[in-house]
Amino acid sequence: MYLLEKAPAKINLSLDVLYKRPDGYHEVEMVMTTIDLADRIELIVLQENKIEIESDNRFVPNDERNLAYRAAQLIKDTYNIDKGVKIYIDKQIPVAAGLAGGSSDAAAVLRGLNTLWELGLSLDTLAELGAKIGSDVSFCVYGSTALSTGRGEKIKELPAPPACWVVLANPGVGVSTQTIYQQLKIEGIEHPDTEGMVNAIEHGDFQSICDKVANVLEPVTLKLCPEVKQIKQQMAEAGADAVLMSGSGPTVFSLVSQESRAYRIYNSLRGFCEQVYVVRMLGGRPELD
Ligand SMILES: C[C@@](CO)(OP(=O)(O)O)[C@H](O)COP(=O)(O)OP(=O)(O)OC[C@H]1O[C@@H](n2ccc(N)nc2=O)[C@H](O)[C@@H]1O
Ligand SMILES: Nc1ncnc2c1ncn2[C@@H]1O[C@H](COP(=O)(O)OP(=O)(O)O)[C@@H](O)[C@H]1O
Repeated sequence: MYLLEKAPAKINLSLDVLYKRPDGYHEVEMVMTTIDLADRIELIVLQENKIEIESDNRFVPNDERNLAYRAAQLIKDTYNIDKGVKIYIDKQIPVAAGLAGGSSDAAAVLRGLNTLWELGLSLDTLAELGAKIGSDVSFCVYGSTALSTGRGEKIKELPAPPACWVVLANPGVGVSTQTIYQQLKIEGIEHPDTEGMVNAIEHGDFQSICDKVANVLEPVTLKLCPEVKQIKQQMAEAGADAVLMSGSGPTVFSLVSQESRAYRIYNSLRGFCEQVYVVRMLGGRPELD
């Protein structure tokens, strides 16, 4: 038995940190949406009771450090499954880039094994399981657009933002999410207008969404990775409607209402940046088979 599952990347349209919690995590308020840059996850059921990971990307671990492996292990342990699975990860999302590639792979494995092993679990149950793997996995289980709170695992679905182009540029260096959160100084943060962003999305107001994009982790990553500033400047000069770093970075994205301008930005960054993409935002939630 075999199943193919898409694992789309996310971008943070808005990212606020409220305080550091006693458990070491940060209380966040984030507006996230999925884009059509995606890993392809192939799942093959094995009669032997083991989990195998294979990927063409040398930065992707092939053992229990892989979030996709942990997702399969969690499903097996929780529902006493004594079959195995081979997971092939066709990596298209840059690694350690603020785009939740690993979290989305884990979410795709949860959805895919639910189907393959006929478990009949709801997206809500899969999202609860996902929270045990990582803070962004619950969002990735649902996909679409959402306000995420708590440490990121509490999800309130929002309507899809107005259709637009998203240009992504990654300078080719990875950053550790943990390091960025550790270096954030909570006092003095200029908090994004999360409520305004949610309103803008609910009203389908593209201009207002562009006005309200903000990420409190951006200045922290900027210090470690000065290329972020250069990419932002270049995107703005080439005509982006909005420019922001996603998550803990270092990927920078532009929102652009017109295809021709999106490609102008893309062309201005090619050669300067290792990985540049023009994609669309995705709208709805994934279907469970
Ligand atoms: C920053 C964000 C924004 O969407 O994404 P990425 O940049 O990683 O894509 C997320 O908050 C990342 O979520 P995720 O990558 O799932 O984090 P986890 O694996 O749970 O945690 C990694 C580390 O980040 C820190 N962490 C994470 C989430 C949070 N709310 N507070 C934290 O302090 C902790 O130090 C933790 O050990
Ligand atoms: N399936 C996976 N794909 C990518 N990275 C993974 C995966 N599983 C574990 N990792 C590890 O997680 C780290 C963060 O990866 P990723 O999810 O791509 O970035 P981010 O947390 O910035 O969104 C990587 O350095 C990698 O070692």
